[in-house]
Amino acid sequence: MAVKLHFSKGHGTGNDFILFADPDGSLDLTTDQIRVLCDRHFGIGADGVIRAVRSANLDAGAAALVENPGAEWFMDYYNADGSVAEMCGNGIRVYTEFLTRSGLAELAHGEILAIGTRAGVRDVQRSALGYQVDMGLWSTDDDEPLVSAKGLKVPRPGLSIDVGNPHVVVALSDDDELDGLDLAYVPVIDPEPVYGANVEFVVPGDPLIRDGVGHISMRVHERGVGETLSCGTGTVAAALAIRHWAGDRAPDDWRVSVPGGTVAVRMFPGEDGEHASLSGPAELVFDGEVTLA
Ligand SMILES: N[C@@H](CCC[C@H](N)C(=O)O)C(=O)O
Repeated sequence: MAVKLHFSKGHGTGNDFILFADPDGSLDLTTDQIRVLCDRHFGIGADGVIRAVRSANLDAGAAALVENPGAEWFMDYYNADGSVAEMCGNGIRVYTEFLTRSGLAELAHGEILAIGTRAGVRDVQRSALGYQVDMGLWSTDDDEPLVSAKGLKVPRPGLSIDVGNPHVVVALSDDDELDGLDLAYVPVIDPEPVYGANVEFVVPGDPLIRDGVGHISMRVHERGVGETLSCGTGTVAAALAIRHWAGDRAPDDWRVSVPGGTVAVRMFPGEDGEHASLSGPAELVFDGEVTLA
C-alpha cells in the first residue's frame, strides 16, 4: 500500500536527514523505502532517516533500550542504506529542533530534553552553537586495526572507539594527505569489525592547542552511507583519539573542523565515568510530502 509521508529535511554541519513524526509507532518503513528516500538522484537525498516515535509505542526490541522512562521520544535512526544505527550525534540535534519546532516537545534554555536512542538515553540542551548533547560514556579498544584507503600510500593503524556506535580513528600527517583521500571507495579495516565501523581520518591542528582548546581537521567515511560532510559521533571519537595520542597535557576542550563546518567537543566527569559532550548547529531547511510505493 502506498504511504504518504510528511517530512522535514534538516542538517547539522551538512550531515543531512529526512525526519518524520510517527508518534504512535504505526509507520514501519522498509529498507527499500529508506534507500529510495535517501537516494540523491531518485529520491529526496539524505545521509539518514529519523523517525520520531514515542518511546511508549516502540516495539519490544527497541523499548528495551529506553531505560529512562523520562525519555518520552525515541530517535529511530536509519543510515542511507537502510541499516539501523545506535546513535547519531548530528542527527540528535536536528531531531531536537524537529521535535520542538513541530510542537511535539518543549525545551527552554537551561532545561534538558532526554531522548531515547539505541545507544541509551541522551540529554540535550540548548547551547550557544545550537544544541549540546551529553554523548554519555565511551570506550576504546587496545587492539589497533590497520586501515587502508584509496589515496593512502600504506595502511595506517587506527584507534577503535565506541561512543554508542563504532568508530576507527586514523591519524594522518597533514592536510595534503587528508585532501588526497578518495573516500568514494570504502576504507578497508583489518581485522574487519563484526558490525562495521565509521572511519575518521584526522589531522591534528598546527599548533594542536590554541588558548587551551585543541584543534582537529577531519574527514569521515560513514558506515551505511559513504563520505559525509560531517559525523557528530565521529568528531567525538576524533577528539578522544587525539587526546589519547597527545598524552597528559592534552586539553578536554576541542574544536573539530569537518567539510560541513565546525563542532565543539568537551570531555567531563560524570557520575558513572568520563562523558563527552557535543555542541553544534541544527537546521531545518524545508518540509514536504512524498508518496512511497
Ligand atoms: N552521522 C552520524 C552517525 C550516523 C550513524 C553511523 N553512520 C553509524 O552507522 O554508526 C553522526 O552524526 O554521529
